[in-house]
Amino acid sequence: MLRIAVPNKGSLSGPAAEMLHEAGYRQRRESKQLVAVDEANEVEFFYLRPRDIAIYVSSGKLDIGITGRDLLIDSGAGAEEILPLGFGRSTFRFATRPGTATGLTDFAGLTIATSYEGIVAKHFADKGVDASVVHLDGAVETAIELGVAQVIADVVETGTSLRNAGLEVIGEPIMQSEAVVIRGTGAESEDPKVEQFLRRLQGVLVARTYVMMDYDCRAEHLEQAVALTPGLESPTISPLHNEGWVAVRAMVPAKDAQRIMDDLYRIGARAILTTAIHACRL
Ligand SMILES: Nc1ncnc2c1ncn2[C@@H]1O[C@H](COP(=O)(O)OP(=O)(O)OP(=O)(O)O)[C@@H](O)[C@H]1O
Ligand SMILES: O=P(O)(O)OC[C@H]1O[C@H](OP(=O)(O)OP(=O)(O)O)[C@H](O)[C@@H]1O
Ligand SMILES: [Mg+2]
Repeated sequence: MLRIAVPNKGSLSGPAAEMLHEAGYRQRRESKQLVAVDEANEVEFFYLRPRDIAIYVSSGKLDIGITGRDLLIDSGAGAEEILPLGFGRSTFRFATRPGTATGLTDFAGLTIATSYEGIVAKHFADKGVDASVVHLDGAVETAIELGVAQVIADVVETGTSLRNAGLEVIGEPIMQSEAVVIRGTGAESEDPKVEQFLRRLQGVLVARTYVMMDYDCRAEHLEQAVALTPGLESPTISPLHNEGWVAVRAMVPAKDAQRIMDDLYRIGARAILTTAIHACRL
């Protein structure tokens, strides 16, 4: 059985379960359940705190896990990212009250509050900054108002929490994060069970980002049309009963579909259809 760690709570938990469900895996029935076995797919899911997942995976007791890139780096555990998953996106940034500091060079002698001490310590070591760090479990924005710190380093998604606390970001983002699949450093790189799991998740990612496009066009416009819809490898071209016409089928990025349909129409393509892709293996 493949043993996989999945976030049990927080921002990553819902989207991770949804992606696994879309990939055909049976998920837990209720949020208190800590282990779920999918016999048919020979996978055992362990629902763990996202912050702990890299530690379990690096120990080798679990084969792979889903966690945030920032949490993986913060843990300092011996695990590596093998597939980005496109959800749970955030940036990790410093913030202060306006006027406190304009960049890292002003941090000497200040205290920085964060729940991600590992990331901050590594960043300070890389940049040669000498400032003290205080660890807080959450709601770090309040640390400034209560005088525990003058600067915070935290996850920023929409920026609402910072605005509400009267804080502004300073300096460049320390990192960009998203949910990722991780495995232990030095784990066997071509485990067929892991490869199959990754192919399923990649299938979900493709199904989420591409649509299938079908249309008819005159043979003399085919080269122009194919330039607009090159597909992933190459489009399928079939003859039509009407002489001089062909049918074309290709995958296109969902975000570009409407523009491509306009462009195809302009060069004379007709009966242009897009359909959702439910699952795929590339
Ligand atoms: N708005 C957000 N707040 C916190 N983490 C977020 C947000 N958006 C994405 N993430 C990502 O989620 C992961 C943090 O998840 P975690 O469950 O530890 O904290 P959380 O979502 O704030 O939940 P809680 O505070 O209830 O423990 C990180 O990888 C982080 O980058
Ligand atoms: O940019 P935003 O969209 O506002 O999101 C970022 C905020 O969300 C998280 O806090 P959460 O609500 O999880 O509380 P916590 O700090 O106690 O973890 C995070 O720690 C930031 O405070
Ligand atoms: Mg939180």
